[in-house]
Amino acid sequence: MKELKPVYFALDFSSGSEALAFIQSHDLEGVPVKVGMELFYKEGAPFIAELKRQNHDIFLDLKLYDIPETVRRSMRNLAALGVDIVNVHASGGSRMIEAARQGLKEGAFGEQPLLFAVTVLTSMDEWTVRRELNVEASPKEMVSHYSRLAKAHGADGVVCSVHEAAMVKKETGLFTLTPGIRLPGGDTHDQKRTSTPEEAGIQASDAIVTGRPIRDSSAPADTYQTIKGDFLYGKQTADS
Ligand SMILES: O=C(O)c1cc(=O)[nH]c(=O)n1[C@@H]1O[C@H](COP(=O)(O)O)[C@@H](O)[C@H]1O
Repeated sequence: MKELKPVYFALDFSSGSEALAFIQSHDLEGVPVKVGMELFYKEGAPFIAELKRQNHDIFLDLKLYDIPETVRRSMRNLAALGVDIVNVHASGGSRMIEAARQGLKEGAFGEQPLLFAVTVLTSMDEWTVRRELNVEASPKEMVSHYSRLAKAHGADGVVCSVHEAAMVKKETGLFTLTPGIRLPGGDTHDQKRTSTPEEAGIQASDAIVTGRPIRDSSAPADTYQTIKGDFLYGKQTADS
């Protein structure tokens, strides 16, 4: 099984050359990275190959959500890229999650990528869920429900906020990957269910994803190391 790394740096840049130049000029060579829709839609598979050549672990975050057959066939292609993690929206349902798993099996040359199910986006709060989406459950109840669904249908882990990570771990034992990470007092931007890296470690998060706090920092390498250090310290505190 592929291994999960503690911190994934979200490469939310407008081009591959900008992302690679940033990595090189800020001593971030080889750090685990997350490639999202913005970069993948522009640069595609060659950019993934270049990151692999530069020894980055890669979380390819395309959050698939479609009918099962389309997801199966798409996952077959993503698995062939040799990335380490891929994801789908848990709200696509049981057949879609199973189809994603099947596609990964069919497409992977060696080990399959880990399959994560996105539960409730960290940019959503209770108001968004209840009022805009007209869902009766709270975000926490939705995460609990989606995590059980993900577990029952073959996902390796879930993407959720730090606020739900300990619950998910207890209820399902799945890997938890938590975005919405901010250093104390940091700008939260469009994120709603945020947390510090230390709290993520304390709350049974297995890995964190962070982008703008590093990308927009005046000292990105130092910020990356601080976030990673705080996260690992939180984990240690929880274990002791
Ligand atoms: O799947 C994700 O990675 C994801 C899920 C989620 O619920 N919230 C979330 O922010 N993300 C991603 O995590 C990254 C967070 O970026 P920052 O808010 O800049 O740290 C972005 O690239 C998002 O696409």
